[in-house]
Amino acid sequence: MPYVCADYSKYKFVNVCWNSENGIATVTLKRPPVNSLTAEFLRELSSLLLDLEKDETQGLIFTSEFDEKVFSAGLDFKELYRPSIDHAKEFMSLLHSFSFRLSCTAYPTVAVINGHAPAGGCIIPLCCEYRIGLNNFNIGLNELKFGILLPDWLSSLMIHTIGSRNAEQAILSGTLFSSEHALRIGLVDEIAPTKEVALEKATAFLNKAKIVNRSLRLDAKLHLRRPILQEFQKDIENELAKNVSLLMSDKVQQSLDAHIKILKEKRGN
Ligand SMILES: CCCCC/C=C\CCC/C=C/CC(=O)SCCNC(=O)CCNC(=O)[C@H](O)C(C)(C)COP(=O)(O)OP(=O)(O)OC[C@H]1O[C@@H](n2cnc3c(N)ncnc32)[C@H](O)[C@@H]1OP(=O)(O)O
Repeated sequence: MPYVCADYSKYKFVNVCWNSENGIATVTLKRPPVNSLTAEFLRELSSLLLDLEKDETQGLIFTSEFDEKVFSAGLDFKELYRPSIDHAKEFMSLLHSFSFRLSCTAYPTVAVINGHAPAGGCIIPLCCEYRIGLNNFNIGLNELKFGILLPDWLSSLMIHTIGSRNAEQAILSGTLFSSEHALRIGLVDEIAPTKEVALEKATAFLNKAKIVNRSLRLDAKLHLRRPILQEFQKDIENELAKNVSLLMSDKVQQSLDAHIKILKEKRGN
């Protein structure tokens, strides 16, 4: 039976609950207020995946501390507004490497989406093998509405999950789907009434994976995900440079500025 070596208490933005009986790690995202992705958060998440790999984790469940509110609000608007060029490069590289690593873990992965998951907030669920949603949340890749062209690896994850036709319509219209609609198009695999039920369903999915030989399962996973993994590995330097220049462009910066103002007004700040 696997046992824990890593010190998971060192992590600031996640709580790791490691079940030594079944080797399943439940990782609760807890970066207040909305689990938006910053460079520091992504660095932590990447390091966590390595620790879980070393501890021979048998399965990983992601969920959010901010139950029935937000799973993740996506990339952190505030950090990406007028960043230095070095920070923009570092951020894009961290986003790419974390998403790649999560897409090809040796252990099975599930996202319990217990709140909204717009834009970059949809990345963790899409990289996972299975998605369980709660009711009353929105999920989708609505980046085009921000003037952001999706990186090929992200479109590819969406295509892998919901098929080309649905992905084309979803991405081109920048749709955020309700949980019921997400279930209909396969963006989530199941809906659960509560987080507890969702976690039980997630454990059931991970237990099913155990009946398959681990290394054979990994070979099959990498084979089935080859089109996505190829997109991640294709011309990385050029792709990252493209994303950095998109982020630094006036159009995207103005869009971030506008969204920060909208959020401020909403709070009456
Ligand atoms: C920009 C990249 C260019 C290059 C791209 C290349 C590759 C990347 C591909 C992937 C790209 C992804 C783009 C994104 O992810 S951009 C982010 C998109 N996210 C959103 O539009 C969500 C915005 N937020 C909301 O809609 C809501 O906040 C909510 C998540 C539904 C939660 O609503 P609610 O519970 O009512 O909370 P508030 O709205 O009051 O917010 C509380 C608090 O949180 C702050 N906040 C919200 N979202 C973000 C965010 N994304 N980044 C940073 N901070 C955020 C909000 O300002 C409030 O803060 P204060 O308490 O300080 O007022």
